[in-house]
Amino acid sequence: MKNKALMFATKAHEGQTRKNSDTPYITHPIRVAKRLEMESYSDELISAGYLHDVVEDTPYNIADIEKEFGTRVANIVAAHTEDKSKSWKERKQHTIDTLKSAEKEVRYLIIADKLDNLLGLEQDLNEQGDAIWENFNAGFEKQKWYHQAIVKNMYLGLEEDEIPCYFQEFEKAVNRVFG
Ligand SMILES: Nc1nc2c(ncn2[C@@H]2O[C@H](COP(=O)(O)OP(=O)(O)O)[C@@H](OP(=O)(O)OP(=O)(O)O)[C@H]2O)c(=O)[nH]1
Repeated sequence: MKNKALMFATKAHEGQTRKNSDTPYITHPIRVAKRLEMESYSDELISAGYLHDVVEDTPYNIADIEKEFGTRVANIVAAHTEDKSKSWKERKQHTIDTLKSAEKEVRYLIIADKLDNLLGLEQDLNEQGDAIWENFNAGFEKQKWYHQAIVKNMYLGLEEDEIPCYFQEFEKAVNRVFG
């Protein structure tokens, strides 16, 4: 299933690039999925890692994901898909609320996604400077609020042995970039 998810996402994101460079967009979902794979998480979660931006950023919808990959993968992707018709603040508050209440696997996906974006952002800030904030809908202060709220809520309800190492990696990156 994971390989099919990789192929589906690669085709869906074909021609798209990341904001701060002309790197193919698919490099981001691949890194997210690989991080989940390193933790030996389920094939469904790893597949959702590959597919997590397909509904937000390509013409496919959740029904397409369900048809190809089943209900479990579709539910994980749906839980981490923003409603683009809402304002930035509403969308980010929704992600924070999801973190507070969602099942473990959805949280694992959200933090793997946020960590990859933040490490990329940190590298781009170092190489290109503050001008890169202009590529995003929200600047430094709003992003600081959002990332710090994620850190505050991501551990809620998780036992010590349910927390992957990359949660701490995310917290450290938030402190470096926004602290
Ligand atoms: N750091 C970084 N982010 C980039 C880059 N290119 C694209 N992105 C995407 O930009 C999104 C955030 O910027 P905006 O376009 O302003 O979107 P927003 O309104 O949701 O904040 C992130 O999506 P997201 O909804 O927060 O996460 P995701 O689930 O879409 O990955 C991220 O995936 C890049 O070069 N660097």
